[in-house]
Amino acid sequence: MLNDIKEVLYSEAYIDSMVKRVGAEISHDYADKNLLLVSVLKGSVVFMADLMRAITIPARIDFMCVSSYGSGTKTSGVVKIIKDLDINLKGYDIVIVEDILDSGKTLHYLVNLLKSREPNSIEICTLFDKPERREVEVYAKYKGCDIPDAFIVGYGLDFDEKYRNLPFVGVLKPEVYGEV
Ligand SMILES: O=P(O)(O)OC[C@H]1O[C@H](OP(=O)(O)OP(=O)(O)O)[C@H](O)[C@@H]1O
Ligand SMILES: Nc1nc2[nH]cnc2c(=O)[nH]1
Ligand SMILES: [Mg+2]
Repeated sequence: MLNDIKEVLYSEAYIDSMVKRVGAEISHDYADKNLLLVSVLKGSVVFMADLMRAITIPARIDFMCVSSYGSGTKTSGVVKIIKDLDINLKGYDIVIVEDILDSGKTLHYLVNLLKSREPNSIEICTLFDKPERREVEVYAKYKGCDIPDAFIVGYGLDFDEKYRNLPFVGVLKPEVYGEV
């Protein structure tokens, strides 16, 4: 697996510092609210696990599983719901937890869907953002960092369902992307 990595872009230590900062921001802003963290699987699994432990105020959690990339590096544009939430959103202040904001299609779709369920409020928290790639408008109030236009893997992010378990984030050698 490590042989497939061309370059490490974000180290474990750097990711940890971003997660702690974002966790502190959410803890500050939601101290007197009814926080529900909604993790968008599978990509956000690692970020969610770390972020929820960096949040120091009471928080509930729930999970959705959606997919639009399949096995490649291009969005299909169609967001498929694989597992919906279990919790009724009325009365909650939702923070959607995502690993990456790219074309924006996944979060645009999810924000509209969850808004229709009438929560108190809804905001987005994403670890990575590629603003240059945006196709539909999405606003993320909480963000780890902006990144250049490259297909990244690790820390939950996959290529063809692999590399999610890398503890850092990097880019693969071009010949690996070429295989699918
Ligand atoms: O802004 P977008 O262009 O919509 O891309 C972002 C989405 O793409 C990835 O999910 P993917 O569909 O690959 O599913 P996964 O989380 O299971 O990897 C990622 O986890 C985001 O949810
Ligand atoms: N693994 C991965 N999934 C994505 N989905 C949208 N953008 C990306 C990306 O850069 N990497
Ligand atoms: Mg994916």
